[in-house]
Amino acid sequence: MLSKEEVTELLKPVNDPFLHKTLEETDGIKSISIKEEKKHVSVKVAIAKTNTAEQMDLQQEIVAILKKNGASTVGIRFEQLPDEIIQKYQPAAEAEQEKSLLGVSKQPNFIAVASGKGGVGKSTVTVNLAMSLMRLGKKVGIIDADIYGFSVPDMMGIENRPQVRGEKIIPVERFGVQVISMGFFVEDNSPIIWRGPMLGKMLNSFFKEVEWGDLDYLLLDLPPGTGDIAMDVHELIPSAKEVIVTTPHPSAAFVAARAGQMAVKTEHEILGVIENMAYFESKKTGEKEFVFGKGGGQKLADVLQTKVLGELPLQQPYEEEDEFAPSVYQEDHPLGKEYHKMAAKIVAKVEE
Ligand SMILES: Nc1ncnc2c1ncn2[C@@H]1O[C@H](COP(=O)(O)OP(=O)(O)OP(=O)(O)O)[C@@H](O)[C@H]1O
Repeated sequence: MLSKEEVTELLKPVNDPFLHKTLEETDGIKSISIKEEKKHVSVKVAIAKTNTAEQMDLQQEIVAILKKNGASTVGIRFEQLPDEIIQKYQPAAEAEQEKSLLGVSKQPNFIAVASGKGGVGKSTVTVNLAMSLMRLGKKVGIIDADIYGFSVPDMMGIENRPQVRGEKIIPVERFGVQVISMGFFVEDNSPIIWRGPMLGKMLNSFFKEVEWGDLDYLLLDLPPGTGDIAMDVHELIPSAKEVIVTTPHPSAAFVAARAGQMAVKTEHEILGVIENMAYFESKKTGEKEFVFGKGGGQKLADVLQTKVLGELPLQQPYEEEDEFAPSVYQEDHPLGKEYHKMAAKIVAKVEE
C-alpha cells in the first residue's frame, strides 16, 4: 500500500490547471491521509480556481494516478490557493494563455454571435457576417459552437471534412472562410447529451487543437440562450465582443435581452443588435409587411445601451447551381449588401 511520502512524490509533478505550475511549485498538496486496511487515500489539494471543469479534469487525473499505484478508493477535496501564490504565478499564466489560445502570437478579434432563443437566424447571420468580413479583405474563421444544431456546414454547403495534420485539425475552407464545427465530428448530426463542462472542453479544443493560422476575425456561433457557454466564452476569451440577433417581435427581444445582459455581466462589449426577419417586402408593390411585429431590435438596443447594426428582411438567398450554399447571400443580393454594411460597421467599431 502507498505511503504518504509516495503519494506526495506521485502528486508533485501534477500541474495546477490555471497556473501551469506543478503542485510542488505551488505548494498545492495540502494534506494526505491513508487508511491502510481499506486502501483508501484521501488528499486535499489547493488550486487557483475551484469548482471548474478544470478541477474535474484534475480530479480524474489524480484518481487515475493513485489507483494505478495501488489505491482502491480515492477521496479528494479542493480548496483555493492563497492569494499571494496565485498573484505570483498568474501574470505569466495569463500571458501564456493569451499566446497559446490559438497557438499563434497574433490574436484575432473574437466576435460571439448570440441570441435569446433558437430559430431567429443567428447561424445565418454568423455565416453572412463572416462572408462580408472576408469580402472586406479580412481573414476570417467560424467556430460553430451551437451544439443544439450544428448548422453552419450545411448552410455554407460544406461537404468535406477537416483534415488532420500531425496533432492538429485543419479547418475546412469554404469561400475563403475557415470553418470548424462539432458537426464535423459527430455522426449524422445525432443529438448528444451535453454537460456544462463538455461545452467548455469543446470550445477549448477548437482553440487549441485546430490550426487556424493567422486570422483577423474569429466568429463564434453560440447556442441560443444564456447558458454556461457564455460563461465559458468569457473565461476563455475575455476580449470577445458580442453581436446579438433578434426578431422584431417584442417577446423575442425580451428573451434576447437576457442573453445581452449576460454579455454585460461578463463584461463582453456588445457591438450591436441585428434585427433579422424584420419585414417582408412585396416584390409587386414594394410594400413592407411587418409579419413578426415591429421595433423589437431597437427596444433591445435601448435596453442594452447599444445600437441596431442593421435590419434584415425576410428573404432566402438564391441558389447557385455549381456552388450550392443554401444560406450564403451573394455579394450583389440585397441582403448581401446589407451584410456588407453591417460588417463595415463592425470593422470600424472593432478596429477604431
Ligand atoms: N432573413 C431571413 N429570411 C428568410 N429566412 C431566414 C432569414 N434568416 C434566417 N432564415 C431561415 O430561418 C431558419 C433559422 O435560421 P438559423 O438556423 O440561422 O437560426 P438560428 O437562430 O441559428 O437557429 P438555431 O439556434 O436553432 O440554430 C433557417 O432555415 C434560415 O434559412
